[in-house]
Amino acid sequence: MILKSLSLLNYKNFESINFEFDDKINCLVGNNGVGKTNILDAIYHLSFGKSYFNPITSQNIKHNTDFFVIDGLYTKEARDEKVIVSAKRGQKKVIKRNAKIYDTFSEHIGFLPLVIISPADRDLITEGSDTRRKFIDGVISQSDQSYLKTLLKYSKIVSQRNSLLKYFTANNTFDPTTLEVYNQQMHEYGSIIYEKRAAFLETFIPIFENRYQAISSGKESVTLSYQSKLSETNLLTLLEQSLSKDRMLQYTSVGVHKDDLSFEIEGYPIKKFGSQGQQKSFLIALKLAQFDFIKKQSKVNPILLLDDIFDKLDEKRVEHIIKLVDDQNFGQLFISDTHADRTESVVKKISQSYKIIKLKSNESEH
Ligand SMILES: Nc1ncnc2c1ncn2[C@@H]1O[C@H](COP(=O)(O)OP(=O)(O)OP(=O)(O)O)[C@@H](O)[C@H]1O
Repeated sequence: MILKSLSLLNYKNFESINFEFDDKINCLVGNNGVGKTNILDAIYHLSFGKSYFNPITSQNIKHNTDFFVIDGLYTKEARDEKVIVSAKRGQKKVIKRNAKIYDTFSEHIGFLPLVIISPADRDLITEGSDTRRKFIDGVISQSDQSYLKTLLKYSKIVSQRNSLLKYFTANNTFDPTTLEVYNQQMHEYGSIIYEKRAAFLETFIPIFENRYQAISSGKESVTLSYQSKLSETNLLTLLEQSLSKDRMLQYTSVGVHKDDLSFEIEGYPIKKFGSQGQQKSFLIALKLAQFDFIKKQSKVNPILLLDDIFDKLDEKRVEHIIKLVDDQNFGQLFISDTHADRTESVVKKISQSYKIIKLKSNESEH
């Protein structure tokens, strides 16, 4: 799958701009703030219907304008595919594929497989469990549409159950029958989500460990493991056990919306005990494993976006990653960097075609 061209209208700092891309490597170079990351984000938007960096749609529209349009032309399995994402202030975002509007975004997820490696990934280590759940859910969703639908149904039930708990307190009342209906539904969807996450991680963890060993030259051992209360007790029992706590808190304190991943190095949490370099390698391994997994499931080479990669890694490690394009392993690669020379010297070393796209600060106004 190849992104042939991209047009942006009023997307973040770009007023109107068009790009033609190389089938293999594209290097977006220019000074800080010229919009390199914004271009990667626009490509991300075409795959996921949302920004990787800023989930608030209106903030992705260029200041003082009313709408944005991201228009991408792909070839996938020898067919042209035109995907357009557009948003108008105050209106629902629209995703079109070959002029047909999607009824639900979830139908589109997974159609244009993509993996992004960005400095923002550090949130996976430093932030709360929701960041890690989003990561697992994102990877599974790219190859399993029913998973995303189950997840949406589950979240809806949890928020309805939370509203009910609040209602009980506000009205000094309690109705076990209605609560039981929600418990049953949470149990039904939650169990499916738990099983799918557990099955996914069973495949994913060895891929991740291999990737880490390759990046760090096998120096230390790292582990990734799934933390879920559902591994010991079923959700219905957990909900019953936590009833008085939930009534007091007025929200649902158990379920797959509390699952987490634990990241360890030599048996200790990487957040506290990993060096910066080890944390960076851990994140890269995680993303490359995501790449391997999606490729295996979808049978196409995902697009790989490397945002500000030199900020994350030394030149040797960047070379290690970029060389992977040579293995026929990778499809199309987009790299952003402030230094054209540094990027070119790395991509020159491999035998694939490449294009250097130089961005200037006034480019966005064209
Ligand atoms: N909604 C918006 N409207 C106008 N400009 C925006 C909007 N959102 C972001 N920007 C601008 O986009 C620019 C940042 O672009 P981007 O992050 O892509 O830069 P970059 O080239 O990747 O920079 P760096 O090398 O520092 O990472 C900033 O100048 C910011 O003000």
